[in-house]
Amino acid sequence: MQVCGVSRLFNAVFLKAHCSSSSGAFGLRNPEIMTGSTKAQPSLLFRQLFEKESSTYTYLLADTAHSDRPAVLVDPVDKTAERDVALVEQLGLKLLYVMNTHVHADHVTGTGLLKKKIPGVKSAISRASGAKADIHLDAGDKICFGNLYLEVRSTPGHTEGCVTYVTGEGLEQPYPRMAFTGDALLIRGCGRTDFQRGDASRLYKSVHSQIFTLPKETLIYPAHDYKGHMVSTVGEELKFNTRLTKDEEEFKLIMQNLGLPYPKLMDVAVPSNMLCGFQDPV
Ligand SMILES: N[C@@H](CCC(=O)N[C@@H](CSS)C(=O)NCC(=O)O)C(=O)O
Repeated sequence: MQVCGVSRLFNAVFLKAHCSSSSGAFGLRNPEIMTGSTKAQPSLLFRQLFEKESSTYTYLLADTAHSDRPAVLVDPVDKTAERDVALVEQLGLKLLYVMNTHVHADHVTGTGLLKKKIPGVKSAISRASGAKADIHLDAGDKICFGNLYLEVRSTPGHTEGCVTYVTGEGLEQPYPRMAFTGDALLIRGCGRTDFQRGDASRLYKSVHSQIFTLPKETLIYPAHDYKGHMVSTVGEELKFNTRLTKDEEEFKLIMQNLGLPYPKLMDVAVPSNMLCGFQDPV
């Protein structure tokens, strides 16, 4: 399924865009077309946001080259939904989709609150998650916002329905590509596999086939970090991930012996997140 049409061609001014690090935005793949003197808006607006109680990252992406400034939000948390709504308003964005990488067990999604506060916003989650949502996604689907898009990659193993969202491929898409890995791949680690139909062998295969095959410079943005990391790359994780650099048998042993307590909010979060935006906010 293609959730909306994929990109039209950019105009000549935009093709001369160059990177602007201060805005946190990314430029274009081909350096030859980044050398023009014309200053133009880089297309992608990107914000990494943090919720400290569950150490969750939420990501806001928008196409500012498009007149509507369409945006998507990945993995919002209920506790920070007000902040996210305010940011969307302040930046003059039109939020189209609230995308969840999976049914989280440690926090309640902000999807319900966002749908209430911003009419017209649609919730999205994988079909394999079994959760309720406006849009059910399958591997290979593209979610478009303006001329930019996210591609859906199926990365089960932490939960049955985990997906990774990867920014598009092509000259008009952000470079390097960015992968929003949810809990499948964390920086130097990975999501646990001891509940919600978790499966270490599946997770190992998912990460190796769907994430580690992306170009080495691809940026990794996880749903959580507990040590203060914010971003990594495929190349870095291929070298330094403490679990996924092992062979599959050793990986399975590591995962069997993590000894982590269950998330404190699990009994509230899982049933609530299975409704993914259709629950009455608590
Ligand atoms: N202490 C937290 C939960 C911490 C936790 O279990 N995190 C999960 C992701 S959220 S389900 C995980 O997979 N961690 C992997 C790891 O190696 O830490 C709480 O009580 O909420």
